[in-house]
Amino acid sequence: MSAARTEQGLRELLLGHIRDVPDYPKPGVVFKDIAPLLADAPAFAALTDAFAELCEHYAVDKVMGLEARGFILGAPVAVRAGRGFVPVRKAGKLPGETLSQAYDLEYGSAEIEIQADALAAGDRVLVIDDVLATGGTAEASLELIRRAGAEVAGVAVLMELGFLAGRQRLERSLAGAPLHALITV
Ligand SMILES: O=P(O)(O)OC[C@H]1O[C@H](OP(=O)(O)OP(=O)(O)O)[C@H](O)[C@@H]1O
Ligand SMILES: Nc1ncnc2[nH]cnc12
Repeated sequence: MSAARTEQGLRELLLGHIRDVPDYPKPGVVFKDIAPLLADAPAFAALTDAFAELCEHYAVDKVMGLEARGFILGAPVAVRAGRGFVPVRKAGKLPGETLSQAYDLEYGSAEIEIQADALAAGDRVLVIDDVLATGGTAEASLELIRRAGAEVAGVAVLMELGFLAGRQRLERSLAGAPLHALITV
């Protein structure tokens, strides 16, 4: 993080640009909408910089973004950090041989995939997403990294929904790798 911005200052900047949308996409879910943050250049740049610093700190080879919001955040981080980007897509969207993993969501279930040759053996991979909720998506992505013969460098999310206990769910799959959340609610 740049010396000019404290961790608390960064948190406040980011939190001030995330909107709560009650009962979306299902009754009872409070959706964390990052659109205002994406539309604000200083806030988006501060987020990108904070994640890019993690790439240096953890000697990351590849940035992995989880469809769809993880693409929006992960791709500029990869460019900023000078690393390659690997998209994790919902099933059925990637050509060629793929590795697939099914998982449960806060509001449904899904299956994600990477291309079988997306990662080289030993690549250190940082997973980036907007929200960690139940941890199902992140857990499935860690499984894909290991099945591809690569290493988990860590998981970085903008916002962790602490009450859904994703961190606890991920503990075993992280196997000591860090989980960074810029904001926890
Ligand atoms: O921790 P979990 O319970 O797995 O939930 C977190 C995931 O849910 C959301 O994605 P979603 O599948 O809604 O897709 P989207 O980004 O395409 O809207 C979010 O962007 C994370 O990827
Ligand atoms: N409450 C929520 N807001 C935004 N994205 C989510 N992904 C899973 N739960 C979510």
